[in-house]
Amino acid sequence: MTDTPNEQPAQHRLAVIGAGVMGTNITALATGHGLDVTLVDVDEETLTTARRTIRHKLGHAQLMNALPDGRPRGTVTTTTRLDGITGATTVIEAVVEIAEVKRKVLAEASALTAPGTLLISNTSCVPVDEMAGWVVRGEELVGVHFMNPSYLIKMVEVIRGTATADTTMDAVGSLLHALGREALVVNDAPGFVINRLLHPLINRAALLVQEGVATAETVDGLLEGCLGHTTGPLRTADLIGIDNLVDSLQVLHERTGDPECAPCELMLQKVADGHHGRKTGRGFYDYRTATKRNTP
Ligand SMILES: NC(=O)c1ccc[n+]([C@@H]2O[C@H](COP(=O)([O-])OP(=O)(O)OC[C@H]3O[C@@H](n4cnc5c(N)ncnc54)[C@H](O)[C@@H]3O)[C@@H](O)[C@H]2O)c1
Repeated sequence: MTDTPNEQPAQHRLAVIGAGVMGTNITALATGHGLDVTLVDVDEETLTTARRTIRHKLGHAQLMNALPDGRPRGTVTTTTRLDGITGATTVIEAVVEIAEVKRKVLAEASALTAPGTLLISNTSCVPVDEMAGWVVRGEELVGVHFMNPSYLIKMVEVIRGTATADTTMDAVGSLLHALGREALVVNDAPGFVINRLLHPLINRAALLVQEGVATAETVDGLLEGCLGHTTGPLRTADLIGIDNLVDSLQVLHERTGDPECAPCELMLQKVADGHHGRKTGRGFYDYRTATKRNTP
């Protein structure tokens, strides 16, 4: 992967598919760095909420001094039509972590875009080689695991598939440079590095709560106080979204057979109850009465 130091943001036009937790994070990061973004979702109401969320995240990024000085912000265009992506130089897929949904979206997105369009998946766990079989040009596909919040965490995990071309690695390097991100590149595997480690940890932390060994506060307090974890695994789960975690664990479990990746009953119950974490106001913690303190 090579950097292009004098890269101008205007050279990149982004399309982001999926306007949930990560679509809004990535859009805030990109527009905050001067890139224009077309944001696509199947649901108009989600897009209305997303526009508000992106403004809020940009305000938070500004407050945290996480945006480049003096660079005009990019624009955000929202649409429910997937063909809104056609003018983009890079398409970032950030839809739900369900392989069948990703398969359809990636196949359609790759058919709609011209050769030379960088195709990125922000998947948590689906192997890049598996996704390469779904698209028209597997050599232009790469995994970029943006962290949450994307505008605060500089490091990203880049996943190079077997088919990913050198030119694709150069293009993703140029984009990440324009976004002010740093990257570490890993080889392909289910969950890559971060989520092969993090997701079973969160699952095990939830299991300890399920078994009554400790409360969520105590588990997080021990991981923070003794091991230097910044937020604790269960606050992290609430930030990620427990629904997304359960889907991601299932993807991992199906592809690795690792019993540590089978989502525990407590996580499944929280999803069934609609307690998905911060995005629904309740998960392992209750955010409904502490909106300000718990933002973003
Ligand atoms: N949440 C995190 O902290 C986090 C971090 C890194 C990576 N990821 C990954 O990023 C991706 C998105 O996760 P998320 O947490 O934003 O999920 P989310 O559930 O918050 O949002 C997903 C969005 O995709 C939309 N969507 C579903 N089908 C669609 C389609 N066919 N076309 C367009 N939009 C569609 C949904 O309406 C929803 O708005 C997943 O692959 C996830 O594993 C999540």
